Amino acid sequence: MSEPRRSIATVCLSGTLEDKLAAASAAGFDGVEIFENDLIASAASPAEIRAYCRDLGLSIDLYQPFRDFEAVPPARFRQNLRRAERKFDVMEQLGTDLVLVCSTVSPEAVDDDELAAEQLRELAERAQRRGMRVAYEALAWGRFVNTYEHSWRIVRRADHPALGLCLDSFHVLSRGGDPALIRTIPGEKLFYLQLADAPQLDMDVLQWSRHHRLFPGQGSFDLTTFAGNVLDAGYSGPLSLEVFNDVFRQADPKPAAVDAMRSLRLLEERLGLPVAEPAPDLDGYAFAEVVADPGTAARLADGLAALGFAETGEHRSKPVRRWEQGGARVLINTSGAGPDTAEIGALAVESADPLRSARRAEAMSSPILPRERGPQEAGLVSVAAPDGTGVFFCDTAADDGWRGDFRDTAAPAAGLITGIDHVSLTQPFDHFDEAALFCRSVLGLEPEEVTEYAAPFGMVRNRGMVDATRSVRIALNGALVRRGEWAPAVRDPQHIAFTCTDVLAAAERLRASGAPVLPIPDNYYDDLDARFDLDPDLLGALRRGSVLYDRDAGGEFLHLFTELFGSRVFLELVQRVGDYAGYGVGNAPVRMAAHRRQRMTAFGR
Ligand SMILES: O=C(O)c1ccc(O)c(O)c1
Ligand SMILES: [Mg+2]
Repeated sequence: MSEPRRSIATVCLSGTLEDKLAAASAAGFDGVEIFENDLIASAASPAEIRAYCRDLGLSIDLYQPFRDFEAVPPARFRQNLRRAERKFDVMEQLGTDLVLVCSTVSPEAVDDDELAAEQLRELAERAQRRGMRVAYEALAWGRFVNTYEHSWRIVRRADHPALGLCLDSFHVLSRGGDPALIRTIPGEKLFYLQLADAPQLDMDVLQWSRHHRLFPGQGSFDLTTFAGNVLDAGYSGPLSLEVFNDVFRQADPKPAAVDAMRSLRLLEERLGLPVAEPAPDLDGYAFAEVVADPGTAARLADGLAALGFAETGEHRSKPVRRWEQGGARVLINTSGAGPDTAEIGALAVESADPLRSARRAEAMSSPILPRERGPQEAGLVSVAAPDGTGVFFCDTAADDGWRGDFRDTAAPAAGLITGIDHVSLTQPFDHFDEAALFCRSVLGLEPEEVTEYAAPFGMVRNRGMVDATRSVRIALNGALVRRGEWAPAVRDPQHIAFTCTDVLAAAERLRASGAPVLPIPDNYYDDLDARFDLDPDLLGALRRGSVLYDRDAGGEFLHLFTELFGSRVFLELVQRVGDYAGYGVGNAPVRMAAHRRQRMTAFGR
């Protein structure tokens, strides 16, 4: 199949109708569903909107919604027909021929399929006279019609060429509906397809729909199977996004529309449509880069040295130094950071084919970043994650790899640290889903379970993103709501976690060398003892070394943290025993409180 048309409902985006249309066009959408409220609030006439859309290269694929039309007493029916004719007038000026009618929630309506079919037939007849069509959609909370099977029975009964179905993944999947029967509906009766994902929530379906819908790939619905059935049935209209979401309603519409486009492309890929080259296999981290002011950089360098890293190289043209131990590489970049600042400026993954990774990123709406490059330097390609972190695609072993950008100053050290286990990034609360979608679509990572926990300064959500072989893990963290302005000390923490073959031994050495290990309070160890009944020697060693502990079905996890370098960056050593799959998030509140104590002490408060 060729590329489908891609549309987006104006309700997905923030702003005035004009803002929304401009954003949809800039992100590359072919068409829009115009929501009535957006049009009503606009000062532009429908004809002007039509011209504006044409200039933007957007078709108007659907006008919506028309509510509470069918299965009503005669007097109300006459009024509804009059109302419909007025909307057809608007559609004529807009130049669109498809109106969405959602199943009634009116208390005046009656439970009578025959009447519903008859009245919809009359509506379709009037639409047809004006060259228009009607798409009937079963809302999950419709008074009598709340499944697509039921809406299809009514449409079949009405039997009019200008009456068909609008299928909306949310309404079907939120009710646990079986999308397989969609295949039995003739394709020409499928007038429109709306796509929305959602997190699995146990709540009233209307509230769920109006506040928590997500773009495909951001939630937990199986949209691939759903949309696959619709395409298999012979549907040939646009793939259209219809997402009601409190966060997107107030987000900058330009990046939100790009995010939306990315979600559609990922879905198309899952549907087997030709969108982008598959994500090349990844094989661990090439490096992580910390950008810091010189003072913070010096303290970070001391910290790395205490952990057994050696400074092994100096960049040929930039103020960047390379630190290494085993396969763990950290670049410290001292350009451009303000005082008391360190942040993870970039992470670099080993790609089986960096150029293919770059082409995929571009196909997934993540443009390659422009880059200044010295004469002897490698052609490194990078893209920006939604939070601005650079992501480089590398082949370290290649003759012309990135290592050549550095003058080697010393040999790499060997020690207990062997590589980078994961990088943890904190997202602003309203960019969490966007970040996860970026990792999924651009890097080909798969999401792990979402964990939510109560931390000292608010609820925090954690979700790991991993490649198939778990060689690249990115831990995404974020507050569930906008962070309280009062919350002191540590803002949006980020960290690099190193794989360590023996965290307890490392802790001993660090203690002896006076390294900036984050002290963990006794209360934590008393609780560990209560929870896990650990061997007293092990518990003692954990307590002495400020090493934290966790356990899951697969194995055990030992980890320790450094103090902060600057306002937000710290390091972690982790040891996975057996098949432990997590990140020790249960220990995160203890770590956060400890980091806060460190910062308050440092500032003499
Ligand atoms: O929430 C609603 O009312 C509403 C309206 C139109 C739709 O297409 C829909 O899925 C929901
Ligand atoms: Mg809908």
